[in-house]
Amino acid sequence: MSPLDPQDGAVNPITETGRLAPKEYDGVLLASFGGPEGQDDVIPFLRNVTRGRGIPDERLEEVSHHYRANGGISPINQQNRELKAALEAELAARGIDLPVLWGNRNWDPYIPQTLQDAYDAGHRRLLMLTTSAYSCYSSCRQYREDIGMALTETGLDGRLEVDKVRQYFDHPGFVEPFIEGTAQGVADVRAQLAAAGKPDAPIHVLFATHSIPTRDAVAAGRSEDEPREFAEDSAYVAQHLANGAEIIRRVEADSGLSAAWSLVYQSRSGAPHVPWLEPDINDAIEDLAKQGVAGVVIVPLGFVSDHMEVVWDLDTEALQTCQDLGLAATRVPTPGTHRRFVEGLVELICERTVANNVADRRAVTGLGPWYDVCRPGCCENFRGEKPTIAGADTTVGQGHDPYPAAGQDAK
Ligand SMILES: CC1=C(CCC(=O)O)c2cc3nc(cc4[nH]c(cc5[nH]c(cc1n2)c(C)c5CCC(=O)O)c(CCC(=O)O)c4C)C(CCC(=O)O)=C3C
Ligand SMILES: [Fe+2]
Repeated sequence: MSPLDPQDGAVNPITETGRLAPKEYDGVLLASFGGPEGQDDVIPFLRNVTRGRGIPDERLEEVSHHYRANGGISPINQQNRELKAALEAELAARGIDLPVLWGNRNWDPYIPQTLQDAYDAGHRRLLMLTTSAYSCYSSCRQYREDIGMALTETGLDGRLEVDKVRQYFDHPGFVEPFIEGTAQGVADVRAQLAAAGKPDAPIHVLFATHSIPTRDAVAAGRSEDEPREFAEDSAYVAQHLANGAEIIRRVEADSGLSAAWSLVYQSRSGAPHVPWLEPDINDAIEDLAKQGVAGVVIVPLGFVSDHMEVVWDLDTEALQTCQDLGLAATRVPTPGTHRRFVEGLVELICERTVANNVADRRAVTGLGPWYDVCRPGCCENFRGEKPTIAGADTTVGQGHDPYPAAGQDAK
């Protein structure tokens, strides 16, 4: 009996490969972070992001400067509208009849409203795709909680089923745009140095991602029932390191250009005594300059689109650090609506659907393909348990059955 046979409801459909049997969905939910769209939105948005932590508005005003400087507008919502349109076009081109609905954690359209509207329009089983590729609390479990809480709060638990696409950090659709961008970035920095009369000066590729508390880094992607060992004791770090190594390998193989590289972190927040992942990108750039590196290629490996964390923390701050130190530099694009990325997301949807099913779960690193269903303890929330979907420790949304029978009708 094949665990992938949708009729095979008697067998736990999760294999050792972490695959869940395909199901019939009636919509795709594009879930994202959300961002403000005007000066009046900034503080209400930041209150949403920091909800439950009692941070006074005066403190929120201090962290709002990058939004304020951009007219109170985050680029992320427009980027998600464009991604939604690109997904709809790619689904239509393949003859796949799945509408794409959009909901955010922190701004309108909010996830609970999107789920209520979906239910009212007749949807009963959605497949969620998030704008976060790696394993960590904010990119994995927090989305599972967003849905868990929304189903509870709307009373739709047991009436609307929502599953989640696997973390896709090492899907070729996510990685290939970075390979292309890194190759161009290396060539660009080499050209800048050649024009400055330093054609052979050393350059360095900095893969940048969001810093997170080290406690969250250790819990990221954890599997209590089948513990795995990861580089730096963290699936979050290991996933980025594996991608970085693969990107460099491909750039060298394709172009013959070679470069030293490292993984660095950005956008740290929170109390100074709490340890977060290091080094900060700006400290790393200073160290590289001291070591005689003449140019850096900044690759925003942790991010899906050129949102505020990219355009502010990298383009405004890190590129300024490079300029202050006299380093040649460039920042590589994020996948955004790159054709390969959009195709890859549709392929990830097709891994999970009966119609147009894709059996091959592609992954370019040895760490993946990641689990369709999070293992117990994955990306633990140290701030207190909340209802979740799409995990072996699921508490709502799938009839309280952690391993829903394949082909089961939730209607
Ligand atoms: C891992 C990760 C990603 C990448 C994965 C993913 O993409 O999901 C990410 C993305 C994003 N983070 C974003 C914005 C913010 N993140 C904050 C705060 C935090 N992020 C954290 C982690 C992450 N964050 C953490 C551990 C905190 C502190 C604790 C907390 O607050 O949970 C704060 C609060 C203020 C501050 O502390 O600076 C803001 C405003 C935006 C929107 C950008 C825009 O508007 O264009 C996006 C895409
Ligand atoms: Fe997780």
